[in-house]
Amino acid sequence: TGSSRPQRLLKAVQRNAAKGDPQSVISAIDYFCRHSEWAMNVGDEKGSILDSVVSEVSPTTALELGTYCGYSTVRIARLLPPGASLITLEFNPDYAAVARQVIAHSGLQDKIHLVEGPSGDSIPKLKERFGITSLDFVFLDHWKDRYVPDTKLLEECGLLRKGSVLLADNVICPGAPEYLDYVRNNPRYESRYFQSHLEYTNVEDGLEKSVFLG
Ligand SMILES: O=C(NC/C=C/[C@H]1O[C@@H](n2cnc3c(NCCO)ncnc32)[C@H](O)[C@@H]1O)c1cc(-c2ccc(F)cc2)cc(O)c1O
Ligand SMILES: [Mg+2]
Repeated sequence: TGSSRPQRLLKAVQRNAAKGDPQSVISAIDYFCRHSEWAMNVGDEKGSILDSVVSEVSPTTALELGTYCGYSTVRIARLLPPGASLITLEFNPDYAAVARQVIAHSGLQDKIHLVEGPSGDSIPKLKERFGITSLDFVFLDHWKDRYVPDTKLLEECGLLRKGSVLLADNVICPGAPEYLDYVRNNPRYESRYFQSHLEYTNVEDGLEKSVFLG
């Protein structure tokens, strides 16, 4: 049988990006998605907003929900301060396998822990497994109907502290209405919407940044 889109995306990275150069991996994926096959990476326009929030937070410990091919994983990890790390959760083994190779090509593997399995199982184990007390930054980009339950789980597991920043992709397209309702009408969060466009298109989409107030 033929290759999958993630496998073709990986080939494009291996052909066109310089090994050990995260920016060239990002550019190779964006080029592939604009000129060959659209894929659900956060992309370059929303990616610039992601970059600015990560740079502002400068997290010691960051979490990503939904690795997919590792595009935003590389975007985040390339901006982490020395000694900081990114934990990324992915439950599809085929996507995880592609992501590991994309991450390896970028040279950022020492800053990234890719955990295979559903977030509902992995989140409760993060503290003991990685010796962390709390998360400074969380990027939500997995199934949109899981944003609320997983945010509640992060709270229940004591993984959020005063000032923890959540950044959610796709709050307009495909949309995460329950999540917007949850963070915007909850006194424990201070939320702000960053308007942008769906990756590689001119369809409206955006990111919601929510600071946990403790
Ligand atoms: O659907 C979108 N993203 C989903 C991401 C899923 C990835 O995350 C993984 N994943 C999912 N749930 C979990 C989980 N836990 C939950 C289950 O236990 N635990 C661990 N990993 C999980 C999947 O295996 C994938 O790797 C999307 C769509 C469009 C889109 C817009 C317009 C269109 F026309 C078409 C598409 C644009 C976007 O930017 C998008 O992010
Ligand atoms: Mg997305």
